[in-house]
Amino acid sequence: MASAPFAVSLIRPKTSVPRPPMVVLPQISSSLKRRKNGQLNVFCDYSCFEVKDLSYRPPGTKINLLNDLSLSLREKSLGLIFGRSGSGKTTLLQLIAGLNKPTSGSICFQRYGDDGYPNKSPELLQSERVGIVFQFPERFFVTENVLNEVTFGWPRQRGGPQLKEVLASRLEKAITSVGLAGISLDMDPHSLSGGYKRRLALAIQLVQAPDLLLLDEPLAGLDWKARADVVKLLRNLKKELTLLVVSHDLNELSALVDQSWRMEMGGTLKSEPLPV
Ligand SMILES: Nc1ncnc2c1ncn2[C@@H]1O[C@H](COP(=O)(O)OP(=O)(O)OP(=O)(O)O)[C@@H](O)[C@H]1O
Repeated sequence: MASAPFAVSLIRPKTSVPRPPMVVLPQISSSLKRRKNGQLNVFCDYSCFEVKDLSYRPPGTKINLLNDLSLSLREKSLGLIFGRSGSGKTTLLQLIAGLNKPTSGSICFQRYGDDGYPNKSPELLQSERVGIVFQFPERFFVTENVLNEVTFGWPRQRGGPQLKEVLASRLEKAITSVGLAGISLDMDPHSLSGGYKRRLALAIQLVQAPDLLLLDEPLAGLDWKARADVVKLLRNLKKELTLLVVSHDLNELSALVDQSWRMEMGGTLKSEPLPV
């Protein structure tokens, strides 16, 4: 048995008492408008993740790695940044994840009304709302079993039953959504196949319930089967959250991409269709 936090006993569903289906109310407001032919259309507010005029110069250096770049990505869509090695793609992801501070510019969520205009002040992005899966994430696994890896950093003693239930339900959802429900949580993460290691890396982030997930080269180093599995997984994740991906694997990801940008040497970004 894993030397695990409290959540382990809660993650299996209690099947004996049938529960009514949970109703999840969308965090959006909608309005009805009548078209000329008399049909009613539903228009909804929506939210975009936005980077505005962002520049970054590492402390103690004289050259900007990123220069005045901006992007806007609608919620529940997938944006892909491509470009030459060393152009600054990973640096940008690290800033968005809150691992470094931009020299200038802002990173926020902006809500828009059905007329396409902002209808609220932008909300600065809190790092708790962002997950990041680094390139070769399996190199950062630090514990001896899958359960501990996913719940690493969770409160071990404090927290009442309510918090425990929330965490347990997040754990179950994360494990299930990446297709790890069939494996033992006692397994050593390092013994998993390449594709399953990537699934675990995704689950580690999903368990924090982020709104935005950043992925740096999610297909790198995987065989064709694992790559296809990860692409399928990303397709499903896009239904639930916003994904910003940095990758050189443009062909395999192209079917999923809603928006793309080329990062130029010198750290500038321009909106551009994928060259595939
Ligand atoms: N703290 C720092 N100080 C100085 N230079 C840095 C610092 N961090 C990164 N760099 C440089 O910034 C450039 C951009 O690096 P980055 O890893 O963001 O590029 P990338 O586009 O992600 O490349 P790749 O596709 O190879 O992963 C590189 O030349 C890197 O050496």
